[in-house]
Amino acid sequence: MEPVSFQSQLQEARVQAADGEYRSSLVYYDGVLEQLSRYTRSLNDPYSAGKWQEAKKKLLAEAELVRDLQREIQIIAGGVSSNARAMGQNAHSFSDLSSQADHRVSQHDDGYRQPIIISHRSESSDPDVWRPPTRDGPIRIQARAVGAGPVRTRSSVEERQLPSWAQRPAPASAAAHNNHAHGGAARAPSAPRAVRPAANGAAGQGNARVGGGAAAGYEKPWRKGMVNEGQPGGGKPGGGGSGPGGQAKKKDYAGPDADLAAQLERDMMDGNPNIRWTDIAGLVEAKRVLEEAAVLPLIMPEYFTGIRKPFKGVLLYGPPGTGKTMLAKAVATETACTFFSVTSATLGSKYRGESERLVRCLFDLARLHAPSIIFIDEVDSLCGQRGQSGEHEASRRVKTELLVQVDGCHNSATPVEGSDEPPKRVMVLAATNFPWDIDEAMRRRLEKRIYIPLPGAGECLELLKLNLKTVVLSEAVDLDLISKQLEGYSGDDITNICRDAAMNGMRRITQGKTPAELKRLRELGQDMSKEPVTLEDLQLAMKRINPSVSPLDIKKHEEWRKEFGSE
Ligand SMILES: Nc1ncnc2c1ncn2[C@@H]1O[C@H](COP(=O)(O)OP(=O)(O)OP(=O)(O)O)[C@@H](O)[C@H]1O
Repeated sequence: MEPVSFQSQLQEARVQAADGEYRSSLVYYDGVLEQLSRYTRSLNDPYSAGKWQEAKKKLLAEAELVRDLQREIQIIAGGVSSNARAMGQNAHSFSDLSSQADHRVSQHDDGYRQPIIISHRSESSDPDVWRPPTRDGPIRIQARAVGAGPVRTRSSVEERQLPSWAQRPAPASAAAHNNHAHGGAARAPSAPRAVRPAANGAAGQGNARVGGGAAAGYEKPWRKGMVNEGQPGGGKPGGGGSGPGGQAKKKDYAGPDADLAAQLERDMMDGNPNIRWTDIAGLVEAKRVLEEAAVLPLIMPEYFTGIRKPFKGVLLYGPPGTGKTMLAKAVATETACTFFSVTSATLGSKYRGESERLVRCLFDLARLHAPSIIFIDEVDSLCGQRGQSGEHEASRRVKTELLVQVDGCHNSATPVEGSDEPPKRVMVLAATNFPWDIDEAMRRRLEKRIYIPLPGAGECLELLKLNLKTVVLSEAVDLDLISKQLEGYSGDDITNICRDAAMNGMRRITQGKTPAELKRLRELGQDMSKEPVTLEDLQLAMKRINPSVSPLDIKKHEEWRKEFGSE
């Protein structure tokens, strides 16, 4: 690795810091420092190594300065936020206060505006001074789409603390933006609290699944009453579903991108994915780890504080078709969370040119509908290795935004001291078939990394039973025997085999018949669905469908698991 390869990242870190984008800046600094450490370790010449160590120390100090500024802003924001809450009782209407409001607008270079209105009734209102929180001054912060107002410039205190390269007038209010865009505490809940159908167990289009089945046996006592039970008449949160009391309330997005948010709600949000643990065959160990890493922190948040703080993110990796998406959906169902599903395809094609803004809007929405799960499928294609030649500037920015948002939602999930407001729990679950392609910075944030392997013999049997539970099997079919011949097949392959075998009965009956003859058969009451699935049907399907995963692929996964797995 050449030192020049991280020079551009360092430059970006400094530019971001100079613009007041401290969080983004720190992501770059962390990346540079990690690369620098590796580079220094690879040097055999002690003189060169020493020189690079010196450079690293200087950079560490630089990054620490930025971190201090970020911390300071968080503290100020936390104080402002609790003041805002304290003032909730004497809530003044927007129009009452607007005459005394500072309109501070944060603006990204992509035009994403986040106006933050800070209203105060006493003291002078110098827009250039970042007001410290006061216990008694009525302060109200509300994220609303309003026109641009005076821009906040960096305070002299911040200015003095910056290194020389960063001392230049900052553009729009970066600090205020940071607190908005990255889930900072300064963002008082402006949207009305709505009844979440899912959280109240009333969402769903009716849970028509046949319960139990082969995969049953993973029911936890504490789960009862938590799960979306799929009562009819429900709907998606935000889509006007009804709660237990029959109330239909919609959560209002109050950010700057209402149209985008509405589109995202439509395309990516699922109030009730309606997949239960019992719908997933086997994967007992993965379910256990997920329960500990993702389900329990949402159920008993008070326990998961301090050293037991929940993981920033969870990665499910393994060969294709092994049930990673199903597991993510099951976590959302079991915890009654709103489920957001993102892939690089949705980001890349539908919203071309808007991806960075979309990521921000998505996380805002997830906080609005908290508790939520953001599922990033094919995370490798969104967060591939950075700094690779040919990497597009736009995708680099999306990656950085994702990293910033993952950090941000982890912070906003931590209860604010002295606050009685529940934290906005947003959990990031990601999945990939190519874990080795994931950018290091993202890998570090996906602290729990769970391997989802191909099914073993016992799991193949469960999958067969699960898939064939609605068809008639001929007496000669020995599923136990068949499951032993399914080594190397993925869960998806086995589902395909069962589907193919289940169609064979119909093929037998319809073979060689004209449409008129088939119509006649129907009129005579021939029910093809009663035609039993035979041993031959299953064997024929196995001959037709080959395993979709190569042994080489499995080997690569196992090697990566040894090096980076964390279960
Ligand atoms: N353990 C399982 N239990 C039940 N069905 C399974 C299981 N594993 C896979 N399947 C079947 O395979 C299909 C695909 O599963 P899923 O989409 O969760 O896999 P995936 O690992 O996310 O795949 P990809 O990596 O290709 O996105 C499911 O719809 C289901 O029919």
